[in-house]
Amino acid sequence: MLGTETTDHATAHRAALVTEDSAPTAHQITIEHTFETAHRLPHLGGKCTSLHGHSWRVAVPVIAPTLSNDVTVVEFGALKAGIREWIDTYLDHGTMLGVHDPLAVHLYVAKCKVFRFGADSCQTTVDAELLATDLVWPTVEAVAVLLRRVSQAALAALPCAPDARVGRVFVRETHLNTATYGPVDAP
Ligand SMILES: Nc1nc2c(c(=O)[nH]1)N=C([C@H](O)[C@H](O)COP(=O)(O)OP(=O)(O)OP(=O)(O)O)CN2
Repeated sequence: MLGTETTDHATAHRAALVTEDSAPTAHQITIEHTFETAHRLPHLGGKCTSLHGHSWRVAVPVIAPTLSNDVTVVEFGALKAGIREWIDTYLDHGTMLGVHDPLAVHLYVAKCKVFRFGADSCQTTVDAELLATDLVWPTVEAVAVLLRRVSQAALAALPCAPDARVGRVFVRETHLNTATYGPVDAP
């Protein structure tokens, strides 16, 4: 009978919806933050040589195959607090420079906040800068790598779902220029 077939079809459809996919699945949550920071990239030449500022935006996804006992990947507020504190302390309303940029000394004298990329451990290096030792200039790509490291450290300090990891971190420098950095298998 037509009515019975329709009912059977609907039941099968509902069952398929609640059955686990055969493809691997995962949970993903994302937090975002913005910061106002200047940089310059003299090695690229042209207008990038001039000190200029951007309203940067970062999006940090965290992926986990299963949820924690409190049915979260990680608590949003705690994750945001950790990442925001680092960004607001070291980057917001500051300037990102390459370690050999002669501009740095003038900014220090003027009591400006400076974060140097490419700084290795020496007396003038602050611990936070060691996260960017291998990143010689503050390109958007380098900022994405740095902020993924910051996010990994923030996540590691929090209770979270088993095997939770930071996915591809997204950084926006301008409305037209963005970069992502993270595992190739992450969306
Ligand atoms: N791969 C990268 N290329 C460039 C970077 C970078 O970080 N990674 N950075 C710059 C400059 O910092 C600059 O701020 C952006 O340059 P550009 O897009 O050329 O300049 P505009 O925003 O003014 O672009 P319009 O589209 O003309 O408005 C350069 N390259």
